[in-house]
Amino acid sequence: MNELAARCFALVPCAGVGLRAGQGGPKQYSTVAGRSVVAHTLAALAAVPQLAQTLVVLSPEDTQFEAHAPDFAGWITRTGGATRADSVAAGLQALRAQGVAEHDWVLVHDAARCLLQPAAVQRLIEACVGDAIGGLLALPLADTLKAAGPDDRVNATLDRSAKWLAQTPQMFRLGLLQRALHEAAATGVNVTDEASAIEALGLAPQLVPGELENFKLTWPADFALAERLLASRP
Ligand SMILES: Nc1ccn([C@@H]2O[C@H](COP(=O)(O)OP(=O)(O)OP(=O)(O)O)[C@@H](O)[C@H]2O)c(=O)n1
Ligand SMILES: C[C@](O)(CO)[C@H](O)COP(=O)(O)O
Repeated sequence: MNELAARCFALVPCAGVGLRAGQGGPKQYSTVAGRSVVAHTLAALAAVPQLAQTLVVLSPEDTQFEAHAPDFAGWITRTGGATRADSVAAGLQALRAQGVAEHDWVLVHDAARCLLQPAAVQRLIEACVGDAIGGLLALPLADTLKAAGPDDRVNATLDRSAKWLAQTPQMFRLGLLQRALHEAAATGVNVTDEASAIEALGLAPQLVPGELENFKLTWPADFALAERLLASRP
């Protein structure tokens, strides 16, 4: 395969409802440090010169995106599904319809990870472009790991060595990722990220060190933390 001919595209699943965040609406449209969560995310991706284009996957009912990301000039599809994996699969279909090739790279990045730094994306691209499979940003576990039993009492302390927390972007070739998500859906394997679908094919994605700040806004308190971190950036 001619590696030079493979381009990189970003795919941003943005069709979630943000149940755990308690924002009274989809968390990607909450305002943090002066603009919406998704606008921060898209600005970070726009600052990565290796990305040929970004596709945002919205819910079919979404009427808010354009107002909350007025500067976005990339591709949009309103074909998001009931789960994140469904939304990503729909986005891959839309990329194909735009002429993105089987061997092109797709970097899937959560709309809700608005503290992404362009340099981290570039590190991922540099690590994966020569790789046969692809990979993801992730962080080695820093804390002791507990398994909970009933009533949130500790059942066991688990071995944390060689355990990483998966972040996004997660970078794979369009054709391979489409096949992996299709297989997972067909066999009923629950995949919470792209790498799990690739792993279910028996392949081993590369773990590329990410950044603590690239956390996913999930809980109510995450918004104040994101606000402070974004406000402190130059
Ligand atoms: N059906 C879905 C579910 C999630 N996402 C996107 O996937 C990313 C990560 O998902 P998560 O943090 O779980 O977001 P929500 O599903 O919105 O949150 P919750 O699970 O708390 O409802 C988010 O950018 C979200 O918009 C999506 O595109 N389609
Ligand atoms: C893809 C992901 O961000 C990796 O950590 C995460 O799994 C998505 O969040 P969800 O809560 O599992 O939908």
